[in-house]
Amino acid sequence: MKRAVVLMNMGGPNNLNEVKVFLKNMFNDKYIIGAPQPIRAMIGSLIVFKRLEIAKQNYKELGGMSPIVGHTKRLVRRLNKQLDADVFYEMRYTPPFASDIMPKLKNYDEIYAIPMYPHYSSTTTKSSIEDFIKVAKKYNIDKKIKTIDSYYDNPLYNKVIVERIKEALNGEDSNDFELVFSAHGLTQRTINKGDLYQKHILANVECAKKELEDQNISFKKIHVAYQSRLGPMEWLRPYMEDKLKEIKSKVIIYPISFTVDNSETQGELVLEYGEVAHELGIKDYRVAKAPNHHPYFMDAIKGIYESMK
Ligand SMILES: C=CC1=C(C)c2cc3[nH]c(cc4nc(cc5[nH]c(cc1n2)c(C)c5CCC(=O)O)C(CCC(=O)O)=C4C)c(C)c3C=C
Ligand SMILES: [Fe+2]
Ligand SMILES: [Fe+2]
Repeated sequence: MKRAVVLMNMGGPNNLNEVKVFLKNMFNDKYIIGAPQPIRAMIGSLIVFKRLEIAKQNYKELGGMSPIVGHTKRLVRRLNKQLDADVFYEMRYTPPFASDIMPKLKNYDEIYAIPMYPHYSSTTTKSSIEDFIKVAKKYNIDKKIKTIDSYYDNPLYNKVIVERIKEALNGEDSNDFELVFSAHGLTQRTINKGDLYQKHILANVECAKKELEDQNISFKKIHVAYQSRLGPMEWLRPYMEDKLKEIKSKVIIYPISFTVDNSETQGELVLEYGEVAHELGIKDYRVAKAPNHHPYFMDAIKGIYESMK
């Protein structure tokens, strides 16, 4: 039995020329912009036009590329040594796309497609899975695919969250800190249509809090906030910029939407909100790492894969 595991994520520009590709593909996704064609294409082009230079500048500050691909490659390399399957990755908006890896997957009996999103959202999980299956159909291998919708309650995944928070504490007393779980935002409109994302984020926070309690780690206060708001619509609240104004002490930010570090963690949380925190007089502002290739996270993926068999 030949098995393949495919990690699915959003992607991110591998160089400055790919910023446009990334934004164009994202804003042409019907799960990101709900309007039918050709209105979607028009709205998409307008957003790309307005966003491109700002986004390029943000990626320039990260060395001209997103960290997402490097972290994903490293995770895949290590998982390949640990699983009884060959491990691949594919991205929704930047290469390698599903179509780039599908010829290789033809030779496998079972394909386990695991989203790098622990929480289900139509804008991420559904979009990735649907695209992957659509491309697989062209190769007549869609029936070999097994998928999973969410795993925010996986115990090992929640243990990594606590490990990353402990790393950020660096041996200091957690009682001197406030902790903010920062989730990538979503429009309130998407939530109103029944998207499970916010429910899953809040349930994930409860699992992580339970793990903190079990390890006797307590904070002055624990918060949830949403980052990455874009455009004029109402997004999930509280917004990160408002939350930071409430912070009275040293603070640790945990990027809860993500399993690998990316431009939203290294750019937006570390650099942009780091500057906001500085201006607000927050003396100690720390961003915890995402799970990346932490051994517990690799064990979590292994367990998720085994449970899908
Ligand atoms: C309408 C816009 C967006 C929705 C809805 C959205 C949902 C969403 N996104 C992630 C994860 C990531 N998003 C990233 C970047 C990013 N996201 C948007 C817009 C929406 N996201 C934009 C325009 C960008 C590009 C950066 C920018 O211009 O600000 C990334 C980072 C990719 C990288 O380059 O490293 C991730 C990861 C989730 C989890 C989510 C909904 C649940
Ligand atoms: Fe996003
Ligand atoms: Fe952002």
